[in-house]
Amino acid sequence: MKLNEQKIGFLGAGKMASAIIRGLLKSGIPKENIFAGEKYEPSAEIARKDFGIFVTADNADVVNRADILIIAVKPKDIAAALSTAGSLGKKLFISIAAGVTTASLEEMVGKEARVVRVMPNICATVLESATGICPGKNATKEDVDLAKAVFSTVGVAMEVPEDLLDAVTGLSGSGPAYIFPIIEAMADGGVYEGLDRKTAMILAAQTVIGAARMVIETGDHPAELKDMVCSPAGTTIVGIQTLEEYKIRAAFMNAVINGAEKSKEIGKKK
Ligand SMILES: NC(=O)C1=CN([C@@H]2O[C@H](COP(=O)(O)OP(=O)(O)OC[C@H]3O[C@@H](n4cnc5c(N)ncnc54)[C@H](OP(=O)(O)O)[C@@H]3O)[C@@H](O)[C@H]2O)C=CC1
Ligand SMILES: O=C(O)[C@@H]1CCC=N1
Repeated sequence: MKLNEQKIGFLGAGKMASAIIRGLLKSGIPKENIFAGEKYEPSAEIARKDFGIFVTADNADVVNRADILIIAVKPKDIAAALSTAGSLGKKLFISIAAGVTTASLEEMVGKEARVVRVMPNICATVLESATGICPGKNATKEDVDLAKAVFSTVGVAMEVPEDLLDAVTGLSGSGPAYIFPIIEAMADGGVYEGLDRKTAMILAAQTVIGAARMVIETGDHPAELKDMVCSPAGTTIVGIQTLEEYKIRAAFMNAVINGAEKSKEIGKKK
């Protein structure tokens, strides 16, 4: 089944839905095949204006039209959104909600429902999401392929077992929020040393892009890449020593672990 033959509906047209809609449109999915249910009228109006798609406060209308329904409301709002969605029918349900398991989604949408749980990230906005995907018990290989096709329009998408989706959430789902303050703080250091803010910000952000691409494109271990930058008695090893003093590795590991634990906790709530 081809993605461009599917009618794709969104419940919620907030930050993540908008990012995914942008990716779908950029990849050539016709705007007539995409629509959204959004109860907050200012967000609905932005989506209409930005994407030229049909957006309504009537979730049942969206559900009626959709072959694929992407649940893009906050975890706490899913039950309420589905309760206004009318007859859910037989379609593929894709949820991007943090923590919410395929089993509890199946409880909400129907025991036989085809459900795929996905964890993208906000970098979908610039088509650079890192996305984890796992099928519910009734989802077919074709359903997983469709979900992969959707999320490949906004970055890299890979299948993981469901028991690791909380780990994906703590790592790449939340991860951009851990990197943004790093960019800001590095730029602050540059400003402290006399660079203007704009220049410092571009240098800091491009440094993060470049470092990430080195890891992906060389396939080298980050420790080896770090060693390439550290000249003996040079500037970098002094910076590394400073970071080690502040235990930044432990801080980042714990951020990911605590985010994953929170995702598990959300999953246990009914
Ligand atoms: N933000 C992120 O970086 C990521 C978020 N996620 C997941 O994506 C989902 C959406 O997050 P995000 O886009 O940030 O959230 P947003 O708040 O930006 O978007 C959700 C939108 O859904 C609307 N909404 C709430 N209830 C209903 C309803 N019953 N019917 C229709 N629309 C409704 C909200 O309106 P109102 O504001 O009025 O409630 C809001 O506009 C969450 O489940 C989150 O866990 C996953 C990965 C990354
Ligand atoms: O903070 C959250 O709950 C969501 C899920 C992953 C990123 N943002």
